[in-house]
Amino acid sequence: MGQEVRYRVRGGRPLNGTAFIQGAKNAVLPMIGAALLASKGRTVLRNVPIIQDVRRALELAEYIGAKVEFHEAERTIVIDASQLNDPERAVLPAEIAARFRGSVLFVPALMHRMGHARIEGVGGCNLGSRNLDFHYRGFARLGAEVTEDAERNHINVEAGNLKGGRLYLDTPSHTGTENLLMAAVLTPGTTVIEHAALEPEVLDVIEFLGRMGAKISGGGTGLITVEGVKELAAVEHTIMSDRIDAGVFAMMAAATGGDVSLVGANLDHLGVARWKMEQMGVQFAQQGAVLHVHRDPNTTLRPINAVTSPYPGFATDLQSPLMALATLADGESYIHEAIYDGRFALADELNKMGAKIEVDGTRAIVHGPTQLHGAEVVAHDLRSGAAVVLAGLAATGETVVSPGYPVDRGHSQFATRLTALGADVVREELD
Ligand SMILES: CC(=O)N[C@H]1[C@@H](OP(=O)(O)OP(=O)(O)OC[C@H]2O[C@@H](n3ccc(=O)[nH]c3=O)[C@H](O)[C@@H]2O)O[C@H](CO)[C@@H](O)[C@@H]1O
Ligand SMILES: C=C(OP(=O)(O)O)C(=O)O
Repeated sequence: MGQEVRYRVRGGRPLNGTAFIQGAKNAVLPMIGAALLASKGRTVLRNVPIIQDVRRALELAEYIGAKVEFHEAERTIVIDASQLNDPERAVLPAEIAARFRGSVLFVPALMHRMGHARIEGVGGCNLGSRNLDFHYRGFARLGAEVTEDAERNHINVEAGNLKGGRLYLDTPSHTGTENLLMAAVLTPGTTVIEHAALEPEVLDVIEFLGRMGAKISGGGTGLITVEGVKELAAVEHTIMSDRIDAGVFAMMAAATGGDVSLVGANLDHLGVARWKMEQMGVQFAQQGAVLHVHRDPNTTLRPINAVTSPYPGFATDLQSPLMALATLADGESYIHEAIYDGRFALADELNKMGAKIEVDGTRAIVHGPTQLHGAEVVAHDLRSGAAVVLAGLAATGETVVSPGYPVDRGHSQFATRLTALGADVVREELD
């Protein structure tokens, strides 16, 4: 499991200065899966975030037979997937795969390169029910045989004779779209994916696959068409910047009355979250590749209503930091989490810090403004971890966030980047 980690935050300092926004977690994970589709050459991925999910994905890639190098100082991964030919290794073992959600994105490579896949576990944030039925049903519609070994809790996928088909997603699933795309690109014939996801990371993955030689049209329209090709080439790609990381840093600047320049952040990628933050009193100015974020420390934040929905709606991954930010706003904020039913464990943690949040199922009312105070709080998942760090920055006294692993899953060098902005945040590894 590795070393136990916690974050120690002493609040009261405004964030000021320049921060570098990391490469997107939710783009690099599918791209590592896609790199395994190339049977020749070496894939080079640049602007890779140094996060635990990437480390787990590389361990999984090595497990199934790829050669990988992570040049952390250069933020570059090199993947040679030419030797994926041992069918015995066509397994996603629980000890690695159950530690991150992106493990499910390895199934298309296993299907195409080894003919079958055994899934012994898929992880990710603990956010309530998170099904994978669209993925499995989609593989089956392309001709794969998907069976469940209920006793062992394993899923087996036999590729058999794959053939293009018409696929429909009940909701525009992010990884569902990416996974079905990756399954379709090497499947003979035409595949159509209806009600496909529109997230910028999905478009970045389409660009990457296109560079590899895949024939994909309609990305960003909700109706994607794929013409299967015989093989894909290993190529070089620079990963887009992480809009959730950017949103978290913007909200942290807002919480502390700060003034920051976020290098690599793209305001357009924030979708509705941009407008919500502006309504609260946050000022944005995009200058080329730098996003400037300012919140006047002499004003109080205004309360907000937010309902999470797929892109360009309010991103569920920004809902947790928004809840923390809303505790500082003058009045009642209303938040409806419409994607996950288990994301409000955060409310109890913020209430330990003095917040007044009432939860009713997937709806919450935040009564602000509160002067938060430091406390020992739990990071139930990646974004609730970031949210309690945000609350700690605005609180009096010291906040101790544990476990730190969920934060390390998705935010690269978090304490270092916050310290560079003037915050007092320490990442501690316990013996
Ligand atoms: C690695 C990655 O990219 N993770 C992101 C991805 O997760 P992920 O791709 O897992 O999220 P989805 O878009 O698939 O899930 C959205 C909703 O659809 C449901 N669903 C999904 C698939 C399925 O087969 N059946 C089903 O019912 C889920 O339970 C959930 O309620 O998008 C989420 C929503 O923007 C983000 O919070 C995650 O950060
Ligand atoms: C829910 C998240 O990630 P994952 O899908 O990898 O669990 C997240 O990034 O907030």
